[in-house]
Amino acid sequence: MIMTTNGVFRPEMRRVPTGELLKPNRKTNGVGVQAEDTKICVVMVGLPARGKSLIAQKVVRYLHWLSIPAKTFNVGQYRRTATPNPSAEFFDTSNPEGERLRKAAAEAAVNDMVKWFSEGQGLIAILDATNSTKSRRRWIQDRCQAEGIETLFVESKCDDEDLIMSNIKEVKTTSPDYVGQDPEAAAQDFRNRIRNYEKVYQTIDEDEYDLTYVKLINVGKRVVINQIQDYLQSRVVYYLMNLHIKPRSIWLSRHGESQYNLSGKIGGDADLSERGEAYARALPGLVKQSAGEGRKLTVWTSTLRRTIQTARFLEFEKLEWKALDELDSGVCDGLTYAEIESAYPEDFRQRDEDKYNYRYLGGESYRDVVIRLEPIIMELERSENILIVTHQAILRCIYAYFMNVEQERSPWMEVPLHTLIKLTPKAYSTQEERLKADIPAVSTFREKGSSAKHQEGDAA
Ligand SMILES: O=P(O)(O)OC[C@H]1O[C@@](CO)(OP(=O)(O)O)[C@@H](O)[C@@H]1O
Repeated sequence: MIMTTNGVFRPEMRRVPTGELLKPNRKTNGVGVQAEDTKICVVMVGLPARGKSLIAQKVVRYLHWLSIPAKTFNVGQYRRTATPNPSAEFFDTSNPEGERLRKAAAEAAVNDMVKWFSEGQGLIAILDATNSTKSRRRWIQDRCQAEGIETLFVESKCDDEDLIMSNIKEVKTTSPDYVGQDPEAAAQDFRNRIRNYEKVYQTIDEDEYDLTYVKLINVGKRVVINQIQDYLQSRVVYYLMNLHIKPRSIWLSRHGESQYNLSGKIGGDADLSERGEAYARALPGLVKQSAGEGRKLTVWTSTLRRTIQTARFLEFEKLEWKALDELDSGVCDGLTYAEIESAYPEDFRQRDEDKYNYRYLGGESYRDVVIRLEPIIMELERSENILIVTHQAILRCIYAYFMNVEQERSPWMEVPLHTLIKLTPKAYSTQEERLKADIPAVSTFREKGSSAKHQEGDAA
């Protein structure tokens, strides 16, 4: 099956009804995506400088965000431990000693991966290496099959010279193999290494029809999919189909201070306060300062009044998403934290104990929010410059995805009002800048373990 990434599976702009999320014990553990004994090895395939490590790292980050345990096994790291300073001949495929050492590194990585699975530590492993010959791929397939591990081969094929060159420059000259070396000499050495791999490289083709694979050609311009086996594999494939590497930024802002924020109430659909209104007026200027003159971007808001009012002076295309509405606090909607602590002391304590998993009576948990935000993340991956005006809990979850923040910490992150956050994805990390508007606002942040009853005054 051949698909282009255009127009395939547009995510729905609908919120998952709370009823569908409720479970009797009001706690969800794991996203329950697949039988627990599933083991998938995602096998990267491709010449050096085709973005394999970047793809691997993004897939792991995405899976972690969804609470799916995953880990990358990078064969290069095993090779570097055994051969820290490879000579120019090391990568010459006609050199049997180099070939033997490279195979030994692959074996060590696969052995560790098998051990990791057998200890029940994870669902998805990523084997990050060139795996550029049919015989190497067959060896991995047979080895995995013998261990009861499914394989999903992911080939990144790229003949766009500009993309390859920028990858060589940006990523590889910062590789541990080239620490302290002249960047020009390092790039030259790396190009020679690629030439050696090119001599033996075999793209995945029809005679490997029994393999489960996805071929990403020129970073998703064209995608070829073969023999996808199950739901989890198809989710990984769908994620891969949405990736692009065009330079772009994502801006995040909470709505301006609301009337509810002023009185310390949570949830609701209140209007902006006077200071919140001032932030809405200041936001176009802040965005111009951060994005530069004439940058085209799209604004996403929730369907709640406070985000729509905050975005209304921005002269960009706007889209309202139900999925960006604030975490549903159920029976606590419209109460202050102090009122919740008095009316539902046990719930208040439980939320502090495990804020990520705690589900409000008749409402949602942070874990529920992550599930309903998945289409947003997919759409963000497909898009270019986006400004999201949303809520405290939602912003924490989106931020956690880009910045790889672990679950225990993400619901406790401080995200102040009247602050514009700019995130710029780079090859191996996301760059962050914050711009604070000079407009005071209350703090809606409550520290773990602090009694809300003594905090009442702080909110106003
Ligand atoms: O998970 P916690 O830390 O309670 O933060 C979420 C809360 O933040 C608030 C403000 O306190 O969001 P919002 O930015 O939409 O006003 C509440 O409406 C919401 O329940």
